[in-house]
Amino acid sequence: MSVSPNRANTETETEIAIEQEYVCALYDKLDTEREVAQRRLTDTLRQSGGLPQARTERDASARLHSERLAQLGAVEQGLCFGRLDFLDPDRDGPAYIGRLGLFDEGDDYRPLLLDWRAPASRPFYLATAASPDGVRRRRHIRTLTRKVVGIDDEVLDLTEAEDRGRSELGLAGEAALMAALTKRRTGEMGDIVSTIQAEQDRIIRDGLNGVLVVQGGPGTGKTAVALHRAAFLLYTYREQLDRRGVLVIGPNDTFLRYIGQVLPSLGETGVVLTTVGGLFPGVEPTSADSRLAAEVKGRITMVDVLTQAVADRQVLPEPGTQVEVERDTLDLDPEVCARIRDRARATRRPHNLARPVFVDGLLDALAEQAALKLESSVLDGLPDIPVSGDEDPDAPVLDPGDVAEIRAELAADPNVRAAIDALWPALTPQRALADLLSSPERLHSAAARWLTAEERAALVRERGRAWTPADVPLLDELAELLGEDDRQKQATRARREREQRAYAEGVLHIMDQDDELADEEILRVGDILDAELFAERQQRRSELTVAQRAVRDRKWTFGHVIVDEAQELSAMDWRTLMRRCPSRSMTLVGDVAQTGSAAGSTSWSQALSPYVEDRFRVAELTVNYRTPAEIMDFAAGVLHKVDSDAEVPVSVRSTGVEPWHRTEADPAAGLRSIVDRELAEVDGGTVAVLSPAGRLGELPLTPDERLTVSTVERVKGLEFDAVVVVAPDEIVAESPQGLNDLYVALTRATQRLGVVHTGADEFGGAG
Ligand SMILES: Nc1ncnc2c1ncn2[C@@H]1O[C@H](COP(=O)(O)OP(=O)(O)OP(=O)(O)O)[C@@H](O)[C@H]1O
Repeated sequence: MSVSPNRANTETETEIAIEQEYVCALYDKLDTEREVAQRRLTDTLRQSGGLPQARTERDASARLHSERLAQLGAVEQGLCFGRLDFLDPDRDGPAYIGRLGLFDEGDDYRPLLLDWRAPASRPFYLATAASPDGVRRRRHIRTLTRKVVGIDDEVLDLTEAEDRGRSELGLAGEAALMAALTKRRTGEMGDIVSTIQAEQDRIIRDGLNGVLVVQGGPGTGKTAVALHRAAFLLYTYREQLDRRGVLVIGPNDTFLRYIGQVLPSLGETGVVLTTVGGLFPGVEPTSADSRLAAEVKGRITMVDVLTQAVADRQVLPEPGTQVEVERDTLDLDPEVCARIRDRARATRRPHNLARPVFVDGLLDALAEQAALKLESSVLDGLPDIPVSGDEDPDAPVLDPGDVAEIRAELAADPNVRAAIDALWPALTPQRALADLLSSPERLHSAAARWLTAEERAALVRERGRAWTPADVPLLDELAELLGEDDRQKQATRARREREQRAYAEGVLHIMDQDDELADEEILRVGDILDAELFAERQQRRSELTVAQRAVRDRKWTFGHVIVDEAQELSAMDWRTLMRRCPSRSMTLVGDVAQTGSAAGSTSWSQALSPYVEDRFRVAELTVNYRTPAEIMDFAAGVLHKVDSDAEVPVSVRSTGVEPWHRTEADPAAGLRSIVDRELAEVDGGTVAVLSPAGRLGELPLTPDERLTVSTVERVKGLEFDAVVVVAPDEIVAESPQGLNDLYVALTRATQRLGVVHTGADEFGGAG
């Protein structure tokens, strides 16, 4: 049956009007929720004074209300985006799907809007004509501000689907999806909550436990899926994850800025978003390593190198070494020191925690030596006096009290302390690494067994130079090898706790006195809250969110860790991350065909087996939502050079625009006009010029909001409407992973791709 266009328009307008009415009611409800949250927050903030416990509880509830307000604010755009109508005629009406759940308290909490993460929303993403799951019709509702501007319906009827023919990719909500995919890019990633596809939905909602690896080619939505999974897990396992938090790791800061708005737009603000380089509190890596240095620092043998470097700091004195103390000169006997060092090492404690054993042993030995010397000098100075019958002629002249006094004096002696520091210094990870990397001799001693002279030379750096991202896993490893002798800190903390307990006891005493005046039957404060608990509550750092506490604490362990571009992590990066997640509840997304870092992985098993053996599950994404078919066909040539068996993800759309090529002996020539043309073609969208590092400085271009000029490394994970790749042969030649880099470069475009060759290259005939 055909419907005349006029009639169809009127029907659509009528449907839009119906949805508008419902959407208005939802926004009214949202406004009411906001008012309630705002009022609660204001009331909480207005209360002042009170006992510390009340203050703590007030802080916590203020945080709760502010978080709720932020969440309600985040869902303003696109609050409601879907509707399901069901086959079952007995069901009460349709279900609306949106960014958060809204309920009618006056009607037994009937859902007005289902959170997209709720189990009841699943058919919106999964139902197909072949498997409708009780759904008759899926409707996408498009809104601009609070206005409904369009609807796209799919009737899940097999015959209709076959008529449409298209869906061998099994796409849900194709019209809405295409509208989303052809939008101009803004330089910031958006959420995909209204058009998540079935293969993505299964990954997003996979269970919390164990390691899930998501492998997928470029543009298959790995990043989008990873972020939506974080939001889903926080919604579904709130209790577990609220306490420990979720960590999301990206490859660099540019990427973190690119994805930074996705989770807040989904109402989630409590996630720690950082790079591996950002995981060591107090260290901000601002320098960069050479390719060789980064690769070497990422090798697992660095564990042996660092272990040896720490052992090298436990030094034996040269024969004949002496230490001058106030009234004497004492020998530092290498053999005695070796015995004491062995004893300290035998504790198998980290360096700084074994140090007190060494210090004690050395002080004992020195005190004994000093006592013996003193004794003999005393005896030498005395005339031979005959001993009386009840005296032991061999009894020591000095009693244990005297020896203890000598020992205490030695412990305070600056020369003795300097000698101890030379033999077994207290070390921070920063000092140990700076000492190692700035000294070819130390590097030789620690690493000659594992690294060549060239590799060691690549590691040498000036003292005082800024840290690099690859230093951070080394600092983390050193922190474990060194340990922290925090006796001082613990003593301060214990003193503070004692003071707080004393204060709490005082408060309870005063409150009890008040209570005695009141009714005897009423539970007294002391009956329900003892001083210890009271003091502990006072201490809880309620003003900090989990995310804030987690970033300050190197030993924080997260409830779930998500890694994007996981193929880039080095073996040392993996060690650092695994320490943050002993539960091994992780989602790792990446594409081993896109590995650019020389230290990165070419196989998931190889990267993960030291930690979980083969106990990880792999999910694959196969559809490319970013790159049009014309560009993907061209990029496939490069992919097959990386791996002839690799599957090329299928593009969901084609644009009819083939990639263009041009050959210029000097690729910088004419680039400005090329870029101007591309900027005009994408009409307000974004353009990237990707070049080998060596040519970047020559390009006559000034980046701005719409134009990015970069090496491939810096645009990993990003996308642009048009991409111009300069000198592809040089990109390939620049590193052993050059073909992977070129593949990454060619797959960044959402609309247009151009390649400027330098001569007769054709980068090995790709395309
Ligand atoms: N279901 C979807 N609905 C709408 N847009 C989508 C969907 N899935 C992915 N996209 C879009 O496709 C583009 C590519 O997604 P994303 O960056 O997550 O892919 P990726 O697999 O991480 O790519 P790469 O490996 O190249 O970094 C993004 O613009 C994303 O918003």
